Amino acid sequence: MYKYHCLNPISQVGLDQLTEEYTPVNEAKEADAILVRSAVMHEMEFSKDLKAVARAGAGVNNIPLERCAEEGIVVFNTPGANANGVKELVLAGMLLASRDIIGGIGWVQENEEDGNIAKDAEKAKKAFAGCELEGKKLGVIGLGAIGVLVANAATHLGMDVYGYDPYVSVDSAWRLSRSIHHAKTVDELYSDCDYITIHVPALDSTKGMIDKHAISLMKDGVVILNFARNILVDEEAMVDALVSGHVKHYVTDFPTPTVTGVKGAIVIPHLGASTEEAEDNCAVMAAKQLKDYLENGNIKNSVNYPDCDMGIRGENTRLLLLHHNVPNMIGQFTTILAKDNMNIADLTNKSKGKYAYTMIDIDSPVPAGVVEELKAVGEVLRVRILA
Ligand SMILES: NC(=O)c1ccc[n+]([C@@H]2O[C@H](COP(=O)([O-])OP(=O)(O)OC[C@H]3O[C@@H](n4cnc5c(N)ncnc54)[C@H](O)[C@@H]3O)[C@@H](O)[C@H]2O)c1
Ligand SMILES: O=C(O)[C@H](O)COP(=O)(O)O
Repeated sequence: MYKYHCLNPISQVGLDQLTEEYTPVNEAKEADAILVRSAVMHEMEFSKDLKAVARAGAGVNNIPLERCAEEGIVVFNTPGANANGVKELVLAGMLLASRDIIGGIGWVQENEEDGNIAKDAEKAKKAFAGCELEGKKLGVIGLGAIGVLVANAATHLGMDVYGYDPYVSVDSAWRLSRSIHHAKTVDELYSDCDYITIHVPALDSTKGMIDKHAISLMKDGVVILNFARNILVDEEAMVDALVSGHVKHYVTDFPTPTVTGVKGAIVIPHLGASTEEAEDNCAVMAAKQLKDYLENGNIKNSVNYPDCDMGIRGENTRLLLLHHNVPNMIGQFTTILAKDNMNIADLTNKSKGKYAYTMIDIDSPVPAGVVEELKAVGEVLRVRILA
């Protein structure tokens, strides 16, 4: 029986994947697995029982990835599962920034008692007029799950689209419409585009990338959209640029005291992934990944350990070793197993950065003493046994 705890509400169709072998618990410290959306986990202490964290979503900057890895806790996310929801809101953001739809609707609400509203609207409407998206240049920074969908959709609106992503994956490159121009430098994209949308993860290398200098390279009247994370943007510089009019609109999915209420800022309460479909997709993917790891030891879509798959565990005993990615680990494991006359039926080892994962199927029971010996090997962070 596995115990799980949800730090945020998780869609029921996802939780329905966790069938009779699983029970929800009220305390994270009792859980084998945690499901989470945006709850911040940096200050949390993790119990020895915690084996995995599944982020039902894309961004993992709310989770202490390295500390989890050091404690042998595998962290998963759900790549692409909410990308369409975000894409649709980005398109809405571009439209909201192009005509003053929000101001216009506000005017109608303020004048709802006016018996002459139809006639008065015809006089008032010029204050809310704007421009079309067709023919405008859109720059997309980050061509991953969301960036590709936004870029492709914008071509269907008649926009001239430029994409920038020095680390673009082969998969994304295949999915990208051929009509999208390749911006070789981000500065080129800054100086040429009317709308700029950012879809990169929050990392040390991307923090504050839209800063005073980047904004200074942009056209007068540019619209900047941020549905990725607030820390990608230097908000003080953004406010200055909004006040001066250099930036016409900053459309952001991340309310902060700095930008909220500033003229030209269109601030949305983090609704990018808040659609039924995205919530269901993320929850189902997160739950399935957790289940496969807990029951079979397979890792798919982890952000701190390598992907590794030995299929469904059959009759064999499966040993799972989470360890640092250093030489001679497999040699030490197989020596311990050979000494105790254990026969290895299958073995896989994969690494990701500083961390590695070894799965070993043994065609007999594994005595507790052997497990203790494996745990005592230097650089081993956790040993699990599935029997
Ligand atoms: N508003 C929301 O509700 C919402 C929903 C989902 C994701 N997000 C945010 O959006 C981010 C992107 O999501 P995704 O699903 O597209 O992720 P993804 O991992 O599929 O794509 C990210 C892309 O950014 C690229 N990249 C990394 N560093 C870069 C840099 N310096 N310059 C240019 N490109 C760079 C990567 O190569 C990758 O292609 C997430 O990390 C998350 O923070 C927000
Ligand atoms: O990174 C993400 O997936 C989004 O920011 C969605 O976050 P949420 O699940 O809290 O809506």
